[in-house]
Amino acid sequence: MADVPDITREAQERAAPSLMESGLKAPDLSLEKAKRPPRTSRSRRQASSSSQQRLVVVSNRVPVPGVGASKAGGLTVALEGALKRSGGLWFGWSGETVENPTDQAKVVQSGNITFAVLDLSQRDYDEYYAGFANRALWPVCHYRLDLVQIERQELNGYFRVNRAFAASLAPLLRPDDVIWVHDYHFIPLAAELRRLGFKNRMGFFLHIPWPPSDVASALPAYQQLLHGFGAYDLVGFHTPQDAENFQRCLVRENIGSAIGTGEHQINDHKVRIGAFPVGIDTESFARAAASAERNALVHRTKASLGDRDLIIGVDRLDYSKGLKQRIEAFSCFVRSNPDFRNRVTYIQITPKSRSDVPEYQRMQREIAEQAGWTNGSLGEVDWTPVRYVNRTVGHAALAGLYRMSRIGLVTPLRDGMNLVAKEFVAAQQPDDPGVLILSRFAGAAHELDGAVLVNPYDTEACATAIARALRMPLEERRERWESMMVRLRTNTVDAWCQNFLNSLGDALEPQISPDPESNRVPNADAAPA
Ligand SMILES: O=P(O)(O)OC[C@H]1O[C@H](O[C@H]2O[C@H](CO)[C@@H](O)[C@H](O)[C@H]2O)[C@H](O)[C@@H](O)[C@@H]1O
Ligand SMILES: O=c1ccn([C@@H]2O[C@H](COP(=O)(O)OP(=O)(O)O)[C@@H](O)[C@H]2O)c(=O)[nH]1
Repeated sequence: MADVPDITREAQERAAPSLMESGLKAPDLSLEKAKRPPRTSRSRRQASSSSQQRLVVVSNRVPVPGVGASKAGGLTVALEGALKRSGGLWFGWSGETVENPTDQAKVVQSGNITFAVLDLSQRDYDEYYAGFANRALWPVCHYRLDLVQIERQELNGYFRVNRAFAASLAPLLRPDDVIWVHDYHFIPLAAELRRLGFKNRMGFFLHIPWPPSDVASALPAYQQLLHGFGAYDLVGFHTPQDAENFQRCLVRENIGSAIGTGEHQINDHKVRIGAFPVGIDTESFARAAASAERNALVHRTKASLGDRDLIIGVDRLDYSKGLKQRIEAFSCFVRSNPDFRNRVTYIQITPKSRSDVPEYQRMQREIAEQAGWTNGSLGEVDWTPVRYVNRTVGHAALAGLYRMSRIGLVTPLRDGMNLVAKEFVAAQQPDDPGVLILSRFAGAAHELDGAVLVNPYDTEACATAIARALRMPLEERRERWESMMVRLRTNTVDAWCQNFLNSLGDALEPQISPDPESNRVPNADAAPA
């Protein structure tokens, strides 16, 4: 990332249109303002300059245009969809590690979005991203206590990076900005901003599951993290089950108590908690799929299949995605349904992910071996049953590949939402749709009731589901597809964004005391170095 200017407030104001100027409905703060209690002198000072709200999105992964290869991942796909409409500031990690990172964000303007990103030092990357975020928070939230690594240094690094990101974001913020923080990398960010005196509305959305308290309490600094949520005005999850698990954790740890209509009192602050299932840009995905026959990769793939049916899986190479169990289920299906030998091909598109994390490295080897072994034992000279590919495929080609598939195989062991499931459905041909086989442990299963729901741990049941899907009559396929499309057309990515921001707008005036010293998260000083 060379030659990008540092941000100035003036440039930022010129560049980023406000929420109000955009087509996306902003939280109705004007109405709320009339009901609010009188402001303190400090908050009046902060809120004086602008009556327009700008959306500020914070996430670890930021798809800065023109920088590096695009990383596959649902968070950036969803947020790109959301921010495209409203415009605003998108702040986070540049994706780069450098020797001496500066604390001033580098800025890239693209259309109505201002991207402001920070590099990480190798140590920060190791401790905060590859360490605490992806070796403690990720496995715990995906119910994998067997994979949790607890290192005090990584925990410290996590809080240190959060504090540093808050300090770098501070000079970019305007008094009336609506700040929307995303995902497990940045749970303590609002507490750090409050400590610096910011009174803006702040919402948090968790893209991954939140487990029941017996599992969640395996997190190091568990109580400290729960207190950190108390600095937000709204905390959102993909499913009611995740939101409920979280509320129970608060109550069980005596950190938050329900005060009615989805609000909890955490410390001296009222926090709204709710479920906001993320959606996709359904119509544009369907359009892309309809015109994808012209795509060269789609064209070549179709030709290479001959008259075989296609089963498709698309996942980052992550242990949460259930790839080992899925290949095993496919293998079981072929063995128990010999009439389908050489009549079906399973393509598994699996970009590598988090390759610096040991659990991911191990899995890369294991899955590659398993795919090779399956082909060796099941395949024929003229038939490769599993095509296992570690490449990122762009959305245009993916849409076409989904559309030509008889089955979308989406069988994570645990997943916050899983956008691939939704994309597969949106891409289908209305008069001859394929079948979605979906894990009951994906957030998407709460919405997509027309899928064939499976328990991904049950190999034989998954194999039976594959055979059933391949034999499913057209009428049943259509019925299932139509019921899912109704949902996908209503709950789009725009609707998700709007619902969250409206709810954040409705949340009560932040109850944080004007004295930053008294906004401390209990024990917050214990962790950061
Ligand atoms: O940024 P990475 O470490 O490369 O990982 C990619 C993203 O993975 C996770 O995505 C989640 O968000 C999706 C959209 O809400 C959801 O459908 C999926 O179930 C989640 O796993 C992670 O939460 C993101 O922060 C990462 O960027
Ligand atoms: O080769 C690939 C693999 C995945 N994706 C996209 O990455 C996202 C994955 O999101 P999902 O919610 O399914 O899972 P996550 O990776 O975020 O856990 C989806 O939009 C996929 O279309 C992609 O564009 N190319």
